[in-house]
Amino acid sequence: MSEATPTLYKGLVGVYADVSSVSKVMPETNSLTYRGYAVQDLCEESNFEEVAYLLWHGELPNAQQLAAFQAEERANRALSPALLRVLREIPKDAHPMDAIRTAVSFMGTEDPETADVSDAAQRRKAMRLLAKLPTAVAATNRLSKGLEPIEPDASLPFCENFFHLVFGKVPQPEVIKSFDVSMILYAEHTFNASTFTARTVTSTGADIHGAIAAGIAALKGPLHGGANEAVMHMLTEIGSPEAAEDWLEGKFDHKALVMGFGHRVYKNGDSRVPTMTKYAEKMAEVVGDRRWMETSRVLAAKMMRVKKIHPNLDFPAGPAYYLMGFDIPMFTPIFVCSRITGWAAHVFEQATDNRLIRPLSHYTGVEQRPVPPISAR
Ligand SMILES: CC(=O)SCCNC(=O)CCNC(=O)[C@H](O)C(C)(C)COP(=O)(O)OP(=O)(O)OC[C@H]1O[C@@H](n2cnc3c(N)ncnc32)[C@H](O)[C@@H]1OP(=O)(O)O
Ligand SMILES: O=C([O-])CC(=O)C(=O)O
Repeated sequence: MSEATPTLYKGLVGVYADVSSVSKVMPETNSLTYRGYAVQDLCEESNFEEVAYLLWHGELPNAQQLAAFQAEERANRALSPALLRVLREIPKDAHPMDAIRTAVSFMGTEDPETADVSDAAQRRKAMRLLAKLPTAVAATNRLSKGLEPIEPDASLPFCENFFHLVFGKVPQPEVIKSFDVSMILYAEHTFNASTFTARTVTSTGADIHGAIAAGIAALKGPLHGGANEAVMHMLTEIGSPEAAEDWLEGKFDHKALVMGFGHRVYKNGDSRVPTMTKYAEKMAEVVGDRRWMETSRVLAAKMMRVKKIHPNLDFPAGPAYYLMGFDIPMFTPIFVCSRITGWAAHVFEQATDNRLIRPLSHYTGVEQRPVPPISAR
């Protein structure tokens, strides 16, 4: 006798799984706050390092607190020789997200406080991850192209150091500002799939390296963070604004997903898109190439007209990173370098008021039956 089907929440749509004081998504007004501050205000008035501090401590830092935070981050950027050897062994054609996930697992084995899941130790480990992830992402990218990794430069702020690690030079301030804005916008977004994954791992009492490695695994998927790469592959495949409408018609004919559009929570527009689009436009001006933003504009207009579906943050972030000169497989790893801040804030919060995350499933398989002997199978 099969049981009646209980109310199911497939994809956990509309389910409140816990309380959180880290950020708030307000789909009714297309807005987002981090610890009470509107994200677009943080983009204009603050920077990624301040936002990282805000997410982890609940308040924006004063000058002294910021200096101490920056000093700790800058002191922890170097990778161990053993980790560099691991990165050299990873096949050159492996996806960088797999390399970064591996790097985080390895960092866990090396970390002096791996097994200590006290709040203070978890926070120190989060800082080491924040500091080392850009070094690992840049090293992975350079090694995949047969180039030697570059040593971090402790005299440079977080975003400038990232460009130094990837390209060996720091670009003009407009480029740094656009990158910094993308890092703020990508930092945190309530119970998205990767953050919920990190919280689930934390709920078992496991350490932060495990939670972050799992978060990276979840972020890689094209329905989540992987979409920023997919957007740029789509734009390069389309090639020009003139080709965009026909290309999209073809997708509609096949009922295919169009990457960078749609969102589980925002149904009337992603709060972060206007700000990211503004800074992607600035990148198009700096580089003097309007092709990708024009193609994006045609796609977004037709998606709205025909499907009534809005773009999400990955839509403008993809071309912005391309115009900054990053290789497409680096886009989601860059997202990791930002989202480590939100993931860690949720790890701290989950551990502080923990209950094991363990939902139920409604069984629809075969009824209970005897195990036949192997001769009878
Ligand atoms: C930073 C981030 O992670 S943002 C998200 C990045 N992901 C992407 O850009 C991938 C493309 N988008 C998608 O796959 C989806 O919109 C998701 C996964 C983000 C959200 O999924 P859901 O909340 O389950 O989608 P939702 O219920 O709103 O879908 C409603 C309808 O719109 C369609 N739809 C949603 N997004 C898209 C899209 N990008 N292209 C075409 N159709 C779409 C769905 O297929 C569905 O159609 P149906 O009713 O005929 O079945
Ligand atoms: O909230 C989500 O589901 C996905 C998203 O936009 C994010 O993680 O930034």
